[in-house]
Amino acid sequence: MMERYKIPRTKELEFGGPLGAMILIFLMPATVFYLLLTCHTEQASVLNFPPPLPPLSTLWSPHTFLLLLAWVGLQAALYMLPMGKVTEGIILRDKSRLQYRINAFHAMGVTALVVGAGLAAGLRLSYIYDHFLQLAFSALLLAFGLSFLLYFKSLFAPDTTLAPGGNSGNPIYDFFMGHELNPRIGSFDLKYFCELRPGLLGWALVNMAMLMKETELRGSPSLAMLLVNAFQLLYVVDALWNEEAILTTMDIVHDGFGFMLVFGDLAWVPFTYSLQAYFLVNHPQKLSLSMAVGILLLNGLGYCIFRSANSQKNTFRRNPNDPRVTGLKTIPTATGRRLLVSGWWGFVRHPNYLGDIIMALAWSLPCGLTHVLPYFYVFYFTVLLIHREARDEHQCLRKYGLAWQEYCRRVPYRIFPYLY
Ligand SMILES: NC(=O)C1=CN([C@@H]2O[C@H](COP(=O)(O)OP(=O)(O)OC[C@H]3O[C@@H](n4cnc5c(N)ncnc54)[C@H](OP(=O)(O)O)[C@@H]3O)[C@@H](O)[C@H]2O)C=CC1
Ligand SMILES: CC(C)CCC[C@@H](C)[C@H]1CC=C2C3=C(CC[C@@]21C)[C@@]1(C)CC[C@H](O)C[C@@H]1CC3
Repeated sequence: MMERYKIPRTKELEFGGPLGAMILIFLMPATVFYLLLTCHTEQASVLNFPPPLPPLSTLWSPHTFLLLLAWVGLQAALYMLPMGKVTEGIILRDKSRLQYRINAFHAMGVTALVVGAGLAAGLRLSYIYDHFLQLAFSALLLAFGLSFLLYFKSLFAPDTTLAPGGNSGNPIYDFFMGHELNPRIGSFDLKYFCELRPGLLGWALVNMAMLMKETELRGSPSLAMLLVNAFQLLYVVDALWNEEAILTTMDIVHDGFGFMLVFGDLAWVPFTYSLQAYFLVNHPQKLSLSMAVGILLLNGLGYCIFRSANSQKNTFRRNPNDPRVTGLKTIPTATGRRLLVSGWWGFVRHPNYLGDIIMALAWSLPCGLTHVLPYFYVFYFTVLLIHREARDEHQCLRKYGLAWQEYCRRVPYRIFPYLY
């Protein structure tokens, strides 16, 4: 009976297979340190390669490592608190459904109170700026440690609980992609927890620390720093408010919890997504009011597209008869589900990615046009989303077959209208 539910071997390997995975395991941490070290130099020039390297011994600090553990521990404790509703994830291969507690928004509120109380008691958030490299190194160690534990745990997991994308049989590939789909300790879901909480909230906290540092250095925060903080905080709050939507993403449904997501969640997001704010501390930018208004409008445009496209699809998936989506045209598929072919999803095949990329640009523009470094996020993110779009198309073609081909015929552009 269980044989029927066994996860088949992963045949189509992504990221260049085991060799690509091996390269990425080194390249991802190296990129974080390259960006942070370059950003700390006076020129912040991407051509200054390699940037001055600090002795390895200065990167390790037991104090910052304990602080990082305390941060993750606080988020874990908040995740376990019985606040917020409990919901079910998608139907798994063995027809079961896992339960998830939806309380990330509550966790954010409590975290804000804790940080606020700390500030009132004289806590210097700029400590994060002063120990940024050590914190990034601690996050790297934590990510490696957790990934090894997860891989070890997955070796004892039942065959039915493995990840469709990380069951190749090659240890390096499976370590990178994640061998187990939803690793849990009791009801504590490690992937779901890491995807939104320590990293995303950590990113907002790092940004705030950069703002505090700038205030300490120059007496008040700059307009550019305020914009970067406000835009990215909106993005984090939005993700936490819409926590339930994460349950249908390919990260939760398809990918295992391995080095890629562990490192992505715990180190990549908080330490590279905050690069613009880190850059602004040492490289202040003058922003005219008209420029600021233009950037504000650009971020508003990106956010409107991102949010309304995501909401349109989520509403339609939850209830196709919801009056907000009943006027939209659809294509039937053999699975019984329909595909939207008008509204945002008739404009391009991934309108939410388009909005996200527009926002990415608005987050970098406050850093001026003199440096390439703060635009790293725009380049990386465009590549990430183009790759992600291709992965999603591949899975949709498998899921919906001819109906997906018809959708692609009727909506020919993937992300950028008339371009791509
Ligand atoms: N900041 C960051 O680092 C990142 C941000 N993101 C953002 O997260 C959000 C979620 O992205 P992601 O998880 O990649 O995927 P999407 O939210 O784009 O979901 C893709 C799925 O939507 C469904 N779908 C596709 N086309 C249609 C259609 N025409 N009608 C109805 N349903 C359709 C399909 O699933 P099904 O049919 O099974 O419902 C498909 O698999 C996005 O806004 C993205 O920009 C993502 C990655 C990184
Ligand atoms: C650099 C690596 C090769 C890949 C790392 C990928 C991760 C950083 C991202 C994979 C999917 C993500 C999502 C988000 C954050 C980044 C990661 C973890 C969101 C939570 C961001 C907020 C959005 O509203 C939802 C996103 C879901 C996917």
